[in-house]
Amino acid sequence: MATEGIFPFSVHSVVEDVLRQHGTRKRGIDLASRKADEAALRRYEAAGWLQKTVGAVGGKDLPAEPSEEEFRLGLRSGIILCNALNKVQPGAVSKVVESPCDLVLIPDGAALSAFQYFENVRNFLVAVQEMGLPTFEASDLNQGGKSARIVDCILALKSYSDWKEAGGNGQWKYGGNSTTYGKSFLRKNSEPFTNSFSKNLSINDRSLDGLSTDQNGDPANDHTEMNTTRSLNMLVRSVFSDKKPEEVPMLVESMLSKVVEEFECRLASQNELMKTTLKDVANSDDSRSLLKTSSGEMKKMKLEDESIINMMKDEFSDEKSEDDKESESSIVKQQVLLDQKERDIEKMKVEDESIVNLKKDKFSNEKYQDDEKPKGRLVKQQVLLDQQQRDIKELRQTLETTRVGMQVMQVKYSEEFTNLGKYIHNLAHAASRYHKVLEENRKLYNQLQDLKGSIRVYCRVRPFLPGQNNSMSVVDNIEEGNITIITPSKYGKEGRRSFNFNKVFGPFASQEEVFSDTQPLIRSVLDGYNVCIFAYGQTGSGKTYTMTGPKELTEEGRGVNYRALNDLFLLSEQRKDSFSYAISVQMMEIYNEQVRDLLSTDGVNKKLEIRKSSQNGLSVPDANIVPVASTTDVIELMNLGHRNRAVSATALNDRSSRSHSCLTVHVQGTELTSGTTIRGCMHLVDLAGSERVDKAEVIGDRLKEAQHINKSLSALGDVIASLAQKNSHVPYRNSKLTQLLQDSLGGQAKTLMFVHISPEPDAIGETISTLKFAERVATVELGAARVNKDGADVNELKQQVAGLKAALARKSGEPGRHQRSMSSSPGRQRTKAGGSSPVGDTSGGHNNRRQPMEDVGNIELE
Ligand SMILES: Nc1ncnc2c1ncn2[C@@H]1O[C@H](COP(=O)(O)OP(=O)(O)OP(=O)(O)O)[C@@H](O)[C@H]1O
Repeated sequence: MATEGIFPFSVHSVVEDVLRQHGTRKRGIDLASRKADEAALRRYEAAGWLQKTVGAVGGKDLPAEPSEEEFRLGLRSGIILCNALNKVQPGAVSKVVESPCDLVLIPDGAALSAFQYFENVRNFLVAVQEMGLPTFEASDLNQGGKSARIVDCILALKSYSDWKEAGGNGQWKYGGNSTTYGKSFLRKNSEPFTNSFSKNLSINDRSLDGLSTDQNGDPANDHTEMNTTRSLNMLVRSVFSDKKPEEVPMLVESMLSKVVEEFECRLASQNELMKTTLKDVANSDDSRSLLKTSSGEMKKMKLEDESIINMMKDEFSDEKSEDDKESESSIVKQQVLLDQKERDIEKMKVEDESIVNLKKDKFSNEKYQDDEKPKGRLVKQQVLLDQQQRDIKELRQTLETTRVGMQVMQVKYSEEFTNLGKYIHNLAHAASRYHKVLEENRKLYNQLQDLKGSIRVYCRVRPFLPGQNNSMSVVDNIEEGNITIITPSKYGKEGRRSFNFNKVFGPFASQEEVFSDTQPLIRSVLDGYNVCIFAYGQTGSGKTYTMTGPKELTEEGRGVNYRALNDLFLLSEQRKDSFSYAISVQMMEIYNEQVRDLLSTDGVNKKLEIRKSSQNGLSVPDANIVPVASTTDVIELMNLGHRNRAVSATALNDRSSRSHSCLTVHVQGTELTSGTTIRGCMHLVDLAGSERVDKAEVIGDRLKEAQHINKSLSALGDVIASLAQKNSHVPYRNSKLTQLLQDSLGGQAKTLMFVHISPEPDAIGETISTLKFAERVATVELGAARVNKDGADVNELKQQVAGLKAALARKSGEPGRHQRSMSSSPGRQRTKAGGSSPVGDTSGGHNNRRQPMEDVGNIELE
């Protein structure tokens, strides 16, 4: 412990102060001259001894009688001193630095020398001090230093050397020349210049410094004390160094008395300061409480520590005994037990906590009761609590019931969902089947119509043309075979009128769509049926569009004519393994009640006659009939026909609207295995516009054209009406048109009429009359169509008939009169049909479609 903390002074400082004061006073004594002489003598003695000891070489830097400055300079390197000391006490300085080479890490010469001197001098001083000889300060070797102390040190060393040389026995008299000083310091033992001296001195000093010394004997403090003692020792020596021996006792007495006096004074003031400080501390409440708390805490901690130590001791002893007695399994058991104990403790803790909480609740209840004083309140609360618990129980039961109910419902719902899914699936399936059934129904209906021989009627609505105001259409609704037209009041009470047909195509129906419904009818030509498709409607309603296509013909826009022939080619190709088909076409027009050949290549537009085709199937035998094998052939022929029609149009202006055009396709098929031939004929007729003459308000040629058109169409209407009413007489001969179509309308043909209407409101009159006419046509029953088939038996009969006819002719003497020449059948080469076929009698009487002769159809007579 540092003494300065409690005592602001030390014995050392007291002695030091006294000595300094003493030094100041002694400066007043005038001993200067004597001192200088004595000092010089002593210096010479020291220098001489050094030279003698270290030798001439070693002491070359030191004159025999040096001045103070020379003396210091000579010894400054410390080399002479160290060497002299090593002579006296070998090994006292272990290493003497003789030259700068011994120090390699210092480049600067001055610094090197200084360091070198310092090392030597320091080592010398340490050694001398350890020997108990008087020392000096290293700074004494510098300029202005005290050479006297250096001289004292050397002479002491000399004295010791002398004593040692004398055998080292008995008393050693310090002070060099005994005659000079006459006072000796005696050592008690034989080795007076060992560490024991400094040790004794230190002990003495320590006893002197009793109050300030660390009682704990701290080595660090010992070291401090040793330094302090040494410096004090040196101070004392320096004070006494230049004193005569007889002066020393007096000085010591004086100095000690001063030291004691000073010490007592400082001790008294220090005690006073301590008292005051302690008093202040004792008066402070905070300090008192702090002290109390601290002491209490300390005690507590102490007790805790003690208990921990005891526990550890116990544990250790227990474990030790267990280790000795029990095996590892017992340790495991102990661990289990310990765990169990811990759990028990934890349980107890929880129980305690709950008990505490209960107590708290009880306390609060009691407090509440004490506060409120209604004793029955607690009972009420208990009742309420019981009720709530019952409610909770009920709720739980209800919840459980609901949960079970929900589960049952979920099962039910999932079942119902499954059933619903199945039901919807069935419904969807039924819906799809419904559409299929509808389609089948329609087909069946059409088949029924075919069996009845009814004329099929398809209605097609033309879309608004580019530039037309399409905001208002007369067509209200279209649904399968039904079309509803918005009519002005004069046409119907309701303002709407519906018409039923076999099929109705809306304005956006495509050419392909239209044809697909026509295809089965067309295909029946290859099976030997006669087919007639004619387009009816007012001008501009789309007849040509349906039958041929738009003016700018594209593949998609191709009409029924092209598609029909194409389909026949396709089908004949498919049947080529069993049938051989020959397809040829005629193209005619009926203009102003004249039949013209549109495939004429000679430019002669001669009038053609229409004959009843009961024998060779050709209604207009004089018209060019051209075999075709591909669509390209058909297109070429159609173009030719259009060109011929256009030539006429140049003169008559817009001829197409004022003539009926007819493309007749002849098909003859031979069954490869049986040789049976079948023959079919198809008329594809694009009628002239059906508008009325009065509306057209035309005159001249136009009037004539219109009149002829009206006549032919009226004739068509009459025939239709007659057929519809199943009259015995059908007026086919009233027009070229009805004559041409006689086989189709009154024979065993399958007939289809495309009735076209325009959507414009200003055409409503024509639209209504067109639809009425079409409705009438739809009611016509032609009877079941028949196949034009030439079987082997039929051929036989034909031959019999021919033979009978020939025999009849011979009998009557007019041979060949009734013989029918066989007209050339359609061939691969363009031919002119023979003109020998008479036009059948269509004036009446023979119009019964079921005439036996007609039943044989187009049987060729040999
Ligand atoms: N379904 C349709 N889709 C698109 N355009 C059509 C349709 N029907 C007719 N047209 C167009 O209407 C116009 C008249 O048609 P189209 O010439 O076929 O009538 P039309 O009844 O033959 O007349 P006309 O009696 O004078 O010969 C043409 O420009 C034609 O392209």
